[in-house]
Amino acid sequence: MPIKLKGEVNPDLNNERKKCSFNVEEMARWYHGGEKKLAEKRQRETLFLDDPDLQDDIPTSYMSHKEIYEYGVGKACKIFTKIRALQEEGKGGVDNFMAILGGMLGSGVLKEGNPMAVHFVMFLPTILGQGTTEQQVEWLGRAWSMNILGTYAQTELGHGTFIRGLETTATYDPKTEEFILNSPTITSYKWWPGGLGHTSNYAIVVAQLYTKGQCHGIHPFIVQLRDEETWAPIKGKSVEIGEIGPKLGMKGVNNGFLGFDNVRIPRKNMLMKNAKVLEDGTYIKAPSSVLTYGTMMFVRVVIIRDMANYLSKAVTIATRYSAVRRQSPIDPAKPEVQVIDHVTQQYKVFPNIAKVIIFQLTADYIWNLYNQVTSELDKGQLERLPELHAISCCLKAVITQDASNGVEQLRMACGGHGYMEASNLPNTYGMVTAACTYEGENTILLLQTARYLMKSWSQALVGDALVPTVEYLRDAIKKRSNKWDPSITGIIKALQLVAANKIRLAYEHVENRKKLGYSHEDATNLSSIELAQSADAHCRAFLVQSAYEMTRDLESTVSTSLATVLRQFIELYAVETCMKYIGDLFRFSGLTEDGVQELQQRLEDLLTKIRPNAVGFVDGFDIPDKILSSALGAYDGNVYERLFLEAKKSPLNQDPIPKAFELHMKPFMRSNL
Ligand SMILES: CCCCCCCC/C=C\CCCCCCCCCCC/C=C/C(=O)SCCNC(=O)CCNC(=O)[C@H](O)C(C)(C)COP(=O)(O)OP(=O)(O)OC[C@H]1O[C@@H](n2cnc3c(N)ncnc32)[C@H](O)[C@@H]1OP(=O)(O)O
Ligand SMILES: Cc1cc2nc3c(=O)[nH]c(=O)nc-3n(C[C@H](O)[C@H](O)[C@H](O)COP(=O)(O)OP(=O)(O)OC[C@H]3O[C@@H](n4cnc5c(N)ncnc54)[C@H](O)[C@@H]3O)c2cc1C
Repeated sequence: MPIKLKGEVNPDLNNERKKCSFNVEEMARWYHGGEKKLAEKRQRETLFLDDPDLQDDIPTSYMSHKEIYEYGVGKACKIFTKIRALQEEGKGGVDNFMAILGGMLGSGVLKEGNPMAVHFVMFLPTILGQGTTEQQVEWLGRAWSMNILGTYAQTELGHGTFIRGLETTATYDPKTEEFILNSPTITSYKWWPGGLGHTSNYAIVVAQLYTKGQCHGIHPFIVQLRDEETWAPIKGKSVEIGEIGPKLGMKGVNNGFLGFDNVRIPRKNMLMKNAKVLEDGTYIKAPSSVLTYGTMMFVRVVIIRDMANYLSKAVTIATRYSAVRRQSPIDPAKPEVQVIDHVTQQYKVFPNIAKVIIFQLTADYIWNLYNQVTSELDKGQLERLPELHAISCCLKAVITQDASNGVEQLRMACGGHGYMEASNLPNTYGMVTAACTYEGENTILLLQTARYLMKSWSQALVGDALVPTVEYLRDAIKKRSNKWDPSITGIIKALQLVAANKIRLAYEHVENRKKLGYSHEDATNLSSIELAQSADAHCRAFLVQSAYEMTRDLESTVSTSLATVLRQFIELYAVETCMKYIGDLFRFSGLTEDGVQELQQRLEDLLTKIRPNAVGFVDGFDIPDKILSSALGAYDGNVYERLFLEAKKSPLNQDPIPKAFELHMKPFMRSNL
């Protein structure tokens, strides 16, 4: 019997949708920031997803490495042609770029990643954030129109985290008013930049600046890599360039390597908004050396929404599949149930739905804070930079880690079929787990936050004023333990108490070690497990608190039926966080065994309450099938038909007798007859 799509929605999914107690369209409006934004999102999606030129004729899974790249570049050019047209119509806002570059619309039209993404995510923002007005005039127009394509070349084969240890040099020659770029060792080769391999002809290169025989640390330079006409690497052998080879995911991103042999660039190519080199080689310091790190902060901030997007896709796939999949009766006398009725399945899936909401709210919070602080920086006010750095570092670390764990958990929640590329969960995992490493490896970022928390704790100890994100430390100094209060505000206080005590202990252990004669750095390294954990605890308390505060007036903005379900998810997030940190809550918050049993009961009650709304809720994320790209997660729930149709695409299925039979199996199988 030939397998065809039925054209009908799976009856189990139909029933789920009938059970939903709120209006899904209202949820979509709330989640996407209002009616106007939702309409724009849908128009944009139709424009890209219905374009015949942007359809996937062959699944990329069956393509070679080279084909994936060539196909990706072709698609990227088509995508940006459309973006250009939108801009010309005056419809080219930043939202278009956010959508097309990230894990929602972008991943729908280009699953293996976009080899031109770093051009927009880092090359352009670096020129904007670190170039002078003249440099912006010189570069931004051509870069914005994509007449040149750039990347961000910071990481080297030997150094990614410790960027003060980068080895690429840019030595100023006052005679010619040029910088000479060199890669003195194998470890100094740039390694990793997205699109560097074959897709960019310019790069922001981060290199150690030498002038008048002195090193002034790392600075950004615009360097041409390839001829604009021929695309040949410039000046024969002086630039060595290529791509680094296959990776776990992001297979189409064309990450590259790059080495310099006495490559000369004009003085004006050093980005000089902050630090400067004058014609005679005189170096003028930046108001703060960390301003060079600004692009990384920008990307850490935008990654948060990207993670919410990827997780929303994974959880939509797993929720719909869990409603369609029937396996094992609960009552042996009755038929097999939908797997979503097994409570352990609910526990795998629903907390991940909750995380999407929390991450989305956090993305709004951090984006607003980022914009406020950067507008202050433009006025020379640097006071709030450390707080933004501290909170964006831990949010990036915790949210990428949770999203990555979440996608993997959801893949497993789909059983064997989740392991198929046709589920789109393996590819999604490849994209998400990369974010745990890029833009600052997660442990390193937690330690950056911890560094700030140690300072904040010492300020709290002497009664100094504290910024809002660490204000809770003041109360914790006065009160080291609490009476357990199970309300949401009580949970927030308890999580803050856990964070404050972990910060206190880490601080005390660093100080004790110093008293034993260790240097500050050694004492910090010896205490670094506790330091990283204190940053994690701080972040988790922050996530619950900010979600609670950002939804304080929920009832006045949405219907009671929607507010009720949203509150259930926020409460589930808070309760699940408590269950994960139960040991810490016992240690520091006055939680008792009775309290734990109450939390367990509450968790189970919440799963039961959420159960009838789960499918409706993920429908409210409003993700088109073409973006989900999943046989398991399509809106109609025709899972088995889609899995079959995908399997039929395998090149091995195009011929009933494989070549390998004549070539290898037949001679082998008959050789011992
Ligand atoms: C016009 C354009 C419009 C287009 C619109 C585009 C919109 C696109 C939007 C969305 C798109 C969707 C999202 C897509 C996202 C996916 C894209 C994928 C691309 C990924 C590409 C990946 C790129 C990379 O990975 S680039 C390389 C990143 N590398 C790192 O992150 C390295 C990590 N290491 C470090 O950051 C540092 O070395 C360090 C911080 C760990 C240590 O530095 P060090 O100098 O040694 O510092 P330390 O001594 O510890 O501290 C010194 C003081 O500096 C403070 N500090 C450190 N960093 C910062 C900072 N960034 N900002 C502020 N302050 C900082 C630190 O706290 C210390 O302060 P203190 O007071 O002395 O304690
Ligand atoms: C998909 C992808 C895309 C990327 N794109 C770009 C790009 O466009 N441009 C670019 O410049 N770079 C890019 N990178 C590089 C990326 O930024 C680095 O890989 C990242 O910053 C981590 O650095 P590393 O690889 O040197 O890891 P390492 O620092 O070598 O980390 C290895 C281990 O050492 C630990 N470690 C290191 N230092 C410390 C410390 N001080 N304390 C405690 N533990 C420590 C880490 O926690 C980790 O466990 C990309 C990477 C990936 C995976």
